[in-house]
Amino acid sequence: MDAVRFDPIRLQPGHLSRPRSHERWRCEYIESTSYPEKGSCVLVEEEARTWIVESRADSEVETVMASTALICDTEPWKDLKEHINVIEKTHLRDLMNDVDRCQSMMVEFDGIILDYSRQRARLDTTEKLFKLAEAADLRKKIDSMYNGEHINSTENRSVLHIALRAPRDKVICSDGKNVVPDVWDVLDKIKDFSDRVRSGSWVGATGKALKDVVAIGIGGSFLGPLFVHTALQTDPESADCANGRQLRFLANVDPVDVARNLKGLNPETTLVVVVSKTFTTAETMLNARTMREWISSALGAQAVAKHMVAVSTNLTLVEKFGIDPANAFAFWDWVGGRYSVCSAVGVLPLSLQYGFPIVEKFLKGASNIDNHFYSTSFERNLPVLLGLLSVWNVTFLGYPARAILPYAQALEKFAPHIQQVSMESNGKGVSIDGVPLPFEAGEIDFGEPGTNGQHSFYQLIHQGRVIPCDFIGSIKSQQPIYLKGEVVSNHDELMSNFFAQPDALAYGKNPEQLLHENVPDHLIPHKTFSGNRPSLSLLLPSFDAYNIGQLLAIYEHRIAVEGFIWGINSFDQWGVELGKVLATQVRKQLHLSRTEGGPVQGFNFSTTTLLTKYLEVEPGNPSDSNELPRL
Ligand SMILES: O=P(O)(O)OC[C@H]1O[C@H](O)[C@H](O)[C@@H](O)[C@@H]1O
Repeated sequence: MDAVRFDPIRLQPGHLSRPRSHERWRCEYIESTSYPEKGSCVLVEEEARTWIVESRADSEVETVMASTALICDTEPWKDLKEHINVIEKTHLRDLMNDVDRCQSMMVEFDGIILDYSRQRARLDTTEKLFKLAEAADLRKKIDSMYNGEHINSTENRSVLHIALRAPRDKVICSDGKNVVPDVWDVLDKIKDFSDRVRSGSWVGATGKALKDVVAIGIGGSFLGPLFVHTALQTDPESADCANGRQLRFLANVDPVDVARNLKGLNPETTLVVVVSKTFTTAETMLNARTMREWISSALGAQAVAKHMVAVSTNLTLVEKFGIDPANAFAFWDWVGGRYSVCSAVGVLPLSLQYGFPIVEKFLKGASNIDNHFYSTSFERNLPVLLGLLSVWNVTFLGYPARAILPYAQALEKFAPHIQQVSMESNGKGVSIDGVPLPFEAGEIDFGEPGTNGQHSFYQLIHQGRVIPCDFIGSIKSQQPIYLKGEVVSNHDELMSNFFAQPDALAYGKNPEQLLHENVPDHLIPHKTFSGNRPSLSLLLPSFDAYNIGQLLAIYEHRIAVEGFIWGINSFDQWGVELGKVLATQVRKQLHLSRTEGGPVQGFNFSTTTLLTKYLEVEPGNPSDSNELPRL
C-alpha cells in the first residue's frame, strides 16, 4: 500500500491517481475535507486524516499521479507574460525589415513552406515559446501519445490516430498490443470490398453495379471525409479514378438533407455506408433507418444486405441494426471521432469513390507528417511551431479567433473540419487534472476560401478586430486555366491575392501615406489601416492526395500541441453531452403531445411557450404509413 499525501486545497476530482484494479491505497490528507468521489475509486474506510480507497475499475491501467501544477504557474509562462509589453511596442512594419529574423521564421519541410515572419513575434519570442514547451513537457507528451499511453485520461484511452496511417511494418502499441496489423486487416478488407464494388463484381439486389454512395454520419464521422472528398474531387489523378461515380454525405437529421441527398439517386445503384463510432448517435441512426426504409420499400427488405454497409467501433449494434457483420468495417476506441478520417470512417467512402491506391497516397502524406512531428527538432517542426504560435496569439496576445483562409476552392471544407478538430479538442475550461483554467484556452476557428472571403468578412480582419490568419496556398493548381491575352493565368491571379493579403494586414496604411495620395481629410480615418495584424503562410507544392494528407496531419498535431501546452485533455468532448440529454426530454414530450395530445410539461416558461406554438402549427400524430421526401 502506498501512502500519498494530498494537499486538500488543490484536491479536485481527477487528482487521485488510481490504484490498479481492486488494489487499496492509503491516502493521507493534511486538513479535514470530504473524499472527492472519483469514478472507479471508492472510499472504503476513513481514519484520522486518512482515506483507504479501493479501485473498482476493471482496467489494469494505472493512471499516474497527476500533477496539480498549471502551466501558468511556471517561469517560462510568466516570462512570456512580461514579454507581451515588449511586443506591444513593436510593429510588423519594422519587424519585417529585419531580414535575418524573417529568414529564421521560414521553415521548409518536404516542399511545404511555413512562413511565420508576420507573427507578432521576435526571435526571442520563439525562444521563450520553446522554453514554455519544455515547461509543459511537450516532448514527453508527444512521446506518450506515440507510445499509446492513455493520454485521454477522462476516457482512459490511448490516442493513436497516427497508427491509422502507419506502414505495415511499424509497431505501435496500445495496452501492450501492436495495433498496426489490425489497422491493415481493415485497410485490406476495404481495398478488397471497394475493388469489388468499383469493378462491378459486387452488385445490388437487382444485379446492377453500385455507382453511387451515400455516406451517413455526423461530426467526426462526416467532416473529415467531406473535406478530403471535396479536395480530391478536382485533383486530376483522383478525378480520373472517380469517373462515373458519385459520393454524397448525409449528416443533418433535417429531412431536407435526406431529400437533397436522395435527389436523382436510384436505390438499385446506390450503396449506403453508415458511419458512426458509437452507432448510437441519434441523427445518424434516424438517417440510417430512413435510408434502410428507402431501400427496402423500393427493393424489398432482403436488399439491405447488398446495399448497406457500416463503419463503427460497435460491431454488436451494427449487427442489431441488420447489417451483415461481414460488411462492417471496424475501428477502435483509441481513434477519436474527429481524428478518424484516416480510419475506415474516411478510407471506406473515399476508396469507393477514388479507389484504394489514391487513398493510400493520402495516408502516406499524413504518415510523413507523423514522422516529421515525432522526430524533428521543435525549431523546424511545423506542427510544433504552429501550435506554439497559436498559444502565443490566443493566450498571451489575447486574440481569441483564427481565420483559416485557403486560397484553394478544393479546400472549401477544410475550415469546417478544422472547426471540429480544434474547437471540440481544445474548447475546455479545466486542466487535464480538473483544475479550472485561470487563462483562456481554445480558439474560435472559421474561414472560407480566398478570394471569396475577401469579398465577405475581410473588412473586419483589416480594420475591425485582430484575427490571426492562416493563409494556405499551392504552387500548382489542380485545374490550371490560362486565357491568351490575359496578364496572368487564373491560378496566378488567385495567388496574387494570397501573397498580397498578408502584407496588407502586416503593414497597413497610415495617414501620411493617404495625405500623400491626396485623400480628403474627412476620409483619412476611414481609409487608414492600422496594420500590425498577424498572419502566417503555408505554401504547399499542390493539393494532390499526398499533400492533402500532410495538411490534415499538420493541423491535427498543431491542435494537439496547443492542448499539450495548455495542459488540457484535447481528446475528450464532455461538453457535447448536455444538449443531447435535454433533446431526449423534448423528444419524449413531442411524442406524447403528438400521440396523446398531452400538454407540454416540465419545461421553463420559454421552452413551454415555444413548444406549445410549435405543436399548434404542425398538428397531427405520427401516422401508420411511411413518408419519404418527394423532391
Ligand atoms: O461517430 P459517432 O459516434 O456517430 O459520433 C459523431 C459525433 O458525435 C458527437 O457529437 C461527438 O461530439 C463527435 O466527436 C462525434 O464525431
